[in-house]
Formats: sequence, structure tokens, C-alpha cells
Amino acid sequence: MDKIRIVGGARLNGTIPISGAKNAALPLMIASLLTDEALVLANVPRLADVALLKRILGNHGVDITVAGKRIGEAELSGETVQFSARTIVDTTAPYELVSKMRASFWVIGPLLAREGFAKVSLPGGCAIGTRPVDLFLEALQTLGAEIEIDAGYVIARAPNGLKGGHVVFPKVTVGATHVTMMAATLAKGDTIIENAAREPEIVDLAECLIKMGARISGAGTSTIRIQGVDRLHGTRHAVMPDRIEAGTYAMAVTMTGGDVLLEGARYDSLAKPIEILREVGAEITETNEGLRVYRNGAALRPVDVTTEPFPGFPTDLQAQLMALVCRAEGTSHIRETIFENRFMHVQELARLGAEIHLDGQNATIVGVPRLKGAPVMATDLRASVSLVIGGLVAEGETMVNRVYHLDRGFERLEDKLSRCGATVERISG
Ligand SMILES: CC(=O)N[C@H]1[C@@H](OP(=O)(O)OP(=O)(O)OC[C@H]2O[C@@H](n3ccc(=O)[nH]c3=O)[C@H](O)[C@@H]2O)O[C@H](CO)[C@@H](O)[C@@H]1O
Ligand SMILES: C=C(OP(=O)(O)O)C(=O)O
Repeated sequence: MDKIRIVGGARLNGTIPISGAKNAALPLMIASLLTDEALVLANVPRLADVALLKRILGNHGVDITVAGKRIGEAELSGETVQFSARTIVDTTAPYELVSKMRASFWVIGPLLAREGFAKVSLPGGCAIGTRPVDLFLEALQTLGAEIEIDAGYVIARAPNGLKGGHVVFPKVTVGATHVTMMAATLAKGDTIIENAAREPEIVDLAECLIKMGARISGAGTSTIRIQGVDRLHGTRHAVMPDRIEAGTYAMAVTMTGGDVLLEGARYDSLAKPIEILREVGAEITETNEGLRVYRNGAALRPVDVTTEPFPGFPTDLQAQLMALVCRAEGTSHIRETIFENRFMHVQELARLGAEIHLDGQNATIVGVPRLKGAPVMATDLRASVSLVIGGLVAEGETMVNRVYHLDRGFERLEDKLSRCGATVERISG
């Protein structure tokens, strides 16, 4: 099993190219199931989750070819990949694949809309919480699906096709918004989604679906309207830059000090994290190429942050912020409201010398003057990278074990950081 070895102490200086967003690439790839024509996606990140979803789509009959890079594309940028679902050969998404990645459950929407049938394994919980799928199923029922649960599988039927409906989500859910929007594109009639997720990845998917011939308005607001069409066609679309990757490196630079251009990062997808990082002590400016993050030797200041759906502070940056304020001068408070068990990094950060007290969904972080390197264990994707951020300033060596979590969502992290002066290496094993 690979490990990441970090020797702390270096400031970060240089340029980090931001990859295509994992959380946009996954639903975009799944959207290829909606048409028998080719969907060509550029800027697809090379990540374990993307590789797994390629296998899952392949199982449904999607023909996948890597079209390579455009001339002049940077070495670290992603691939251009063509997804062609000419015929769906299998409408079942088996447990062995779905249990490895939750987002693979989302194939249920396009399969049902196009084929009138889908049998998809329940994804189960994961390290950050129980993560039920009740809201997906209720939304699909509103669009006319009959749902049965049998032997760990959701069996969804709509033999005469889906029909438009009025979906009101009782809580904001990114996944169920993606799935309902995709399913409704091929339903008969109009669909309204209220209390829809407003995440930028929803907008990216909607833009691609519109290029495919879908009639969607309001994506990015809490009310999305979809007029169903008979069929969708192929198109080309570039995956949006990864706001969570960009936010993570912004926190790393704020932690170490230095001056880094996050190439391709977009301010509007990161407004809240940028506001918080400025409170902590970073200077962040928007340039034509991306976001420039700068901090001199000034002390880090504590903050009080609650995770919320977009445009609030994202849960996917909570662990990284916690690592950062471990070194603040004063006491910070972080409240996690999206997932019930997303504090697995706390015990591992404590191994580096952090002082964090947990009370239910609230963490109190008492800043300490120094962290000290130690062997630590990654428990989930964002928790892993919080340990890397801690390791970048910890005295001596930090060894992060179970790096496969990190490989789900960070493309060549060790290359990107070491190019900016950090001592970070992957030890294969
Ligand atoms: C691949 C991807 O894009 N993953 C992101 C997506 O996950 P995901 O789409 O799974 O997260 P959701 O927005 O659906 O979850 C929000 C909350 O709603 C709950 N819920 C959700 C569905 C449901 O049927 N019932 C229910 O109770 C969840 O347990 C959670 O407490 O959004 C999360 C919240 O921004 C991010 O942390 C994940 O990185
Ligand atoms: C929680 C995440 O992903 P997933 O929803 O795939 O588990 C994440 O990207 O931080």
C-alpha cells in the first residue's frame, strides 16, 4: 500500500494547475448514459474514482476511449475522454462496484429515464456517515417510477417512461438534485425541483445537458425547471476546475506561507472559503490565470465556521480548515452540519500535536505553536489531505498511510506540492 512521506518546514512558492473537478466529472460521465451519441469530456481528472466509474459505465455498455490531450495542454492537466452509450447492455449496477463509490448509485436516474428500468445496489454508509438514499427514491417516485427494494438492490421501473413532477427536497442534496435533473430531461412534461442544491457542479452538469438538447433553467438557484424532451444528443464539454482541490491548496499555502498561483481556480466557486482564509491571514487575489494565494510570516488567526450547502462553507473543506487552524494563535470553532461523522481526522491530527475537543457536531480547536511529524492514517478522502496540510508544517517526518483515500480525489498531489518546494514523496509499497 502506498504511503506519502512529508518533511515539514518549507514554504510553498510557484504554480499549481487545478485539475478538473471529481464531483463534476462523475455526474457528467453518468450523463453519457442518457444518449446513444458520443459525449466527449475534456479536462477529466486521472483519479481512482474516475477509473472506477469508467468500469461501472463499461459494464452498462458504454464504450470509452481516451482521445488524449490537446496540443499545448500542461503535463498535469486531465484527459479528453469519449463516452458512447450506443446501447445499454446491462441495466444492473452490482454491489461489488456500487459499494466502492457512492456516486455510482447515480446511474439509476439516466438508466431509468432511458430504459424504463434500473436495478442498482444500495450504496451503504461510509466513513463520514450513514448517507441514506431516501430522497433520491422519493424524487424518482414523484417522476412516476415504481420502486422496490430487494436483497440490497433498488429496483426502479417506469415501463411507459418517466413523467414530469413537482419535487420538493426537504433538505439540500447534491446527489439527488443531479439524479432528478438527469432523469427529468427525458421525462414527459415539465419538472420543477425546489430546494435544489446550488453547487457549481450542478450548474456544470446542467450546462452540459443543455448542450445535449435538454431544456433546463434555474440551475445554480434553489428552483430548477426542466421541460422533458424525447431524446438527447452528443456534445463536447470541459469539466469545471475542482473548487475543493483549489481550496485545499489555498489552505496549504496559508499554512506554510509563500506565494502560489492556483491556475484555473475560480473565485465565484470559492467565495466563502476565500472569505474565511482572509480572516485566517491569507491574501488572495483573482488574476486572469486563476487565484493567487499569499501569506508572509504573520500569525494565523482563529475562526468560527459552520459547514453548509453552497454558497456556504463546504463540508469537503472542513478537515483541511481544521488542520490549518491547529496552528492559529487562539481558539477556533468548527461546526459540521452536513455529515454526522466527519471528524475522523481529529484523532490523527492529535497525533501531530493538535489540541482539538469534540462535542457532537462541534469541534473546538485550541491553536498550538508547533506540530510534530508522526505516522498517521488516512480515514477518508478529505481527512487524508488534512493530514498532508498538517505534515507540511510539522517538525520532521510525517508518514501518511492508506493513501488510496487520497487517490480518489487528488490528482498527483505529491508532484503538485513538490514543484512548489515542499518535501513530499510517494513511497510505493
Ligand atoms: C460525488 C459528490 O459530488 N459528492 C459530494 C456530494 O455528496 P452527496 O451527493 O452524497 O451529498 P448530499 O448533498 O446528497 O448529502 C447531504 C446530506 O443529505 C443527506 N441525504 C442525502 C440523500 C438522501 O437521499 N437522503 C439524505 O438524508 C446526506 O446523508 C447528507 O447528510 O455532496 C456532498 C455535500 O456537499 C459532498 O460532501 C460530497 O463530496
Ligand atoms: C465525500 C466525498 O465524496 P463522495 O460523495 O464520493 O464520498 C468528497 O468528495 O469529499
